[in-house]
Amino acid sequence: MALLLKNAHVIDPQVGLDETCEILIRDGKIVEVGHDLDMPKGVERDLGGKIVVPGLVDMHVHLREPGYEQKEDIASGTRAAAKGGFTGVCAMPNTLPVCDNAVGVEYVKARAAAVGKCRVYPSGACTQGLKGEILSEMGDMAAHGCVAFTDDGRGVQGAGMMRRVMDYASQFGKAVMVHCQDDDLVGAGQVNEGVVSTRLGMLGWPAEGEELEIQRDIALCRLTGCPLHIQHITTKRGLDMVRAAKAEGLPVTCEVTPHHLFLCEDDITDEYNTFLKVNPPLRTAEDAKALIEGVVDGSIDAIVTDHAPHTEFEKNCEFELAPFGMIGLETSLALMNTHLVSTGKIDWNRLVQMMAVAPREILRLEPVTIAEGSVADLTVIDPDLAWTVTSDGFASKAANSGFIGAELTGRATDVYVGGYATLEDGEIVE
Ligand SMILES: NC(=O)N[C@@H](CC(=O)O)C(=O)O
Ligand SMILES: [Zn+2]
Ligand SMILES: [Zn+2]
Repeated sequence: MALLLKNAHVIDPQVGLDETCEILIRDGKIVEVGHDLDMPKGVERDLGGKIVVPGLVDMHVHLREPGYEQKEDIASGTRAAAKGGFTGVCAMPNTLPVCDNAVGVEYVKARAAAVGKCRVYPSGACTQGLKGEILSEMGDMAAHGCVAFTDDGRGVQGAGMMRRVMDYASQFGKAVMVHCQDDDLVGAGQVNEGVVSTRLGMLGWPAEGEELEIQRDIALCRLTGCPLHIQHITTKRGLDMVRAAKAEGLPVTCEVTPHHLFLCEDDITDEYNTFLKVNPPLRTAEDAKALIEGVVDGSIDAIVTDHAPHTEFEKNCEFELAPFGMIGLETSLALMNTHLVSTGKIDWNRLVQMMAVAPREILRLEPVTIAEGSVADLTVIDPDLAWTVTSDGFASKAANSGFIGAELTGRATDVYVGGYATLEDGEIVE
């Protein structure tokens, strides 16, 4: 059946599109983009006042299935993704069991096909059980469709092991995505090491614990030629290292989360809000400002949420006992619009580049463009819709957001995956 999207402002920097026009979709693909299009039979949608962009992809999401379904599962996590405007997410492998072989990859694919509300691109672990000791079955996982490799949740401690991971990954044309954390230096650190950790009386997680691994992995990228993607970068110095690597021509990219852009260590007060306990930790206000500059100047490639759901009982405890992580799928787009687009710091083209184009490039996915022949994965945004983040408003099973109470502007209203609506007028299509 055909579908005609009308009257929306269509934005796609890949094809230089930034105007009001119509999009005709048939059999899951875009068949025509233009004005006064002819559609003999089908459904028309009037999207006046809305923006249509290539479907957003969040390349860093913890769906928790298999093994931690009390926190989230593939059904609930992809519902949250649809609500947030995403047509696809890259699932992290720190499940139970860890996704470190082809069976794990096939399980995620099968569950996503059965119950998913968006596309799910599985990533595979670099090392068995994320232990950093023995390589995982990387070739087998690549053959079964894992899109990249990562031990996210942990840093790969040994440089020799990391070198082997990168040697292998590059043979399969996949990127290695790294959670940079030197365990010996970070120890049991809870929050950024500095004035705030001292004031709150908590063990510090020093910036150097992240920066040392960023520097090491850039050196290993130079040695192996393997594409390297730095996950959830948090510091100004770390970002400068990425800038220098890019200037040298190395295949290095990086991502940042909205919570590291719009929150900082000063937000952790004597209320000890465990929703603000994330890994890597919220850094200084100066770091957050530098990261925003990186978003503006193009040094940061992708916006990701690192959606890390946890149950109420796991977070409702002493700060030191709570697990690291906050959810993000349902607030990311609105936070980016509220703080950066509507304030004029970036435009929609830049946002689309970071939330739709770059993630597909880094994961080596087929590009989605608003042009004839492309798969019809599209996100429709109401840029003016004002709403407040509330703990009972999430499609996710979890509510551990650091932004509860925030007043935001902009939200996805409709999402199309392969031409089918997964979100319509803000409601998930059942
Ligand atoms: N980011 C977090 O604070 N937690 C993540 C792990 C991770 O992304 O490192 C999780 O799995 O809960
Ligand atoms: Zn991580
Ligand atoms: Zn993560």
